[in-house]
Amino acid sequence: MSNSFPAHASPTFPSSHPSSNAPTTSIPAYNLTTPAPLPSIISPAFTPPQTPSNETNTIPLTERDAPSIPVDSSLSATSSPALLAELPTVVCDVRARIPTTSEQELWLHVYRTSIDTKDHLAIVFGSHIRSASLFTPRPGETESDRMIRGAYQGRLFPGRTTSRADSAAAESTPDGTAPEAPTEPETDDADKPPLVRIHSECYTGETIGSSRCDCGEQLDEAQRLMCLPINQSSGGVIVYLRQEGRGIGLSEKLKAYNLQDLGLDTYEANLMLRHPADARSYGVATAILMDLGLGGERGIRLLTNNPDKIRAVEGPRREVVVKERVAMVPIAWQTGGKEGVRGKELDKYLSTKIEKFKHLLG
Ligand SMILES: Nc1nc2c(ncn2[C@@H]2O[C@H](COP(=O)(O)OP(=O)(O)OP(=O)(O)O)[C@@H](O)[C@H]2O)c(=O)[nH]1
Repeated sequence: MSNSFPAHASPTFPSSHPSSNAPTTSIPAYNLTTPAPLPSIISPAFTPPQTPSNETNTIPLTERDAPSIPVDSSLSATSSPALLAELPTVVCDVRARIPTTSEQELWLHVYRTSIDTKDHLAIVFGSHIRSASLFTPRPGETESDRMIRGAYQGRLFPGRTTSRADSAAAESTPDGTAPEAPTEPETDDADKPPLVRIHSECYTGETIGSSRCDCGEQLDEAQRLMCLPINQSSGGVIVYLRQEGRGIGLSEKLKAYNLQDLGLDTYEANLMLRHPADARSYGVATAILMDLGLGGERGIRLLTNNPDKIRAVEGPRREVVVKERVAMVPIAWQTGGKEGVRGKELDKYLSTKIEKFKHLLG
């Protein structure tokens, strides 16, 4: 496998740590009601590596699997997030095969939902993970319609006329060669729960290399982990939800950034703008995972540091079961600052996530 994953969040490092210039969290200019400050768990400026990997871990970063922690949210003593009473309806509109620079193909699925007009995405690794709603026949559609919207088995090739694999195998390509056989999943370790990332849209972190957050790095890292040979038999899914800015949208997030430059943290800035600190919901993600056949007791391994997300993704009746949590440790922490996103804004963002959003980084 090649190591050439797209570096959405460019790894630029300051020449020295700005520890003495760390922004203060006091906000005397605003009359804002915030929770009493919690004792700092990490310094906003000096974040120690969570994994002393540069001394003991000889596996190259690009080949490393992430450690996972068993989860049983039914035993959790923490307060549960508010969940929708019913899951929204989701339908996979279309999917297509995407060859990637990592040499592993993925299948991009576009979903429509009953609760909004946005295109939510499922990025699927592994040909055995199938959308039930995509393959359900639609009134009046032809075989050509089914192939164009991606509801076919096996592989498309020039001249193919049927969506069904058995019929397609009997056909030949125009140059006389047989069509490629559908890729079958490997059976080893097939009971291992699929790896899942529920990712919320972040234009700034994913597309223009912002170092205010680690969202781009997390998206790249989720894709890298799902392409690892050790995770290929179980397959993987990144559900990409269009809830930019923790659900407040890009314009409001940019206002929040300006407030952060004025001295607030990411939590306080949302409240100042009269938004919840986190305005997201995860019912769409739960419904998409069920549509992809990932509901039920086999469970999933969820890539997250956010404890609320674990229970929220499981749905109101635990339609999806999170068996393990796989931590997303910032790459800069794993490499002692040699790789990954770095910057004083990111340090403050991560410390606020730990102190106020109770994220478990590590
Ligand atoms: N409102 C607001 N949203 C932000 C800010 N920085 C990043 N985001 C958004 O936060 C979302 C990502 O949430 P995070 O809190 O980083 O992570 P998470 O999804 O809760 O948890 P993980 O699963 O551990 O990554 C994306 O939608 C980003 O656009 C910010 O300063 N303000």
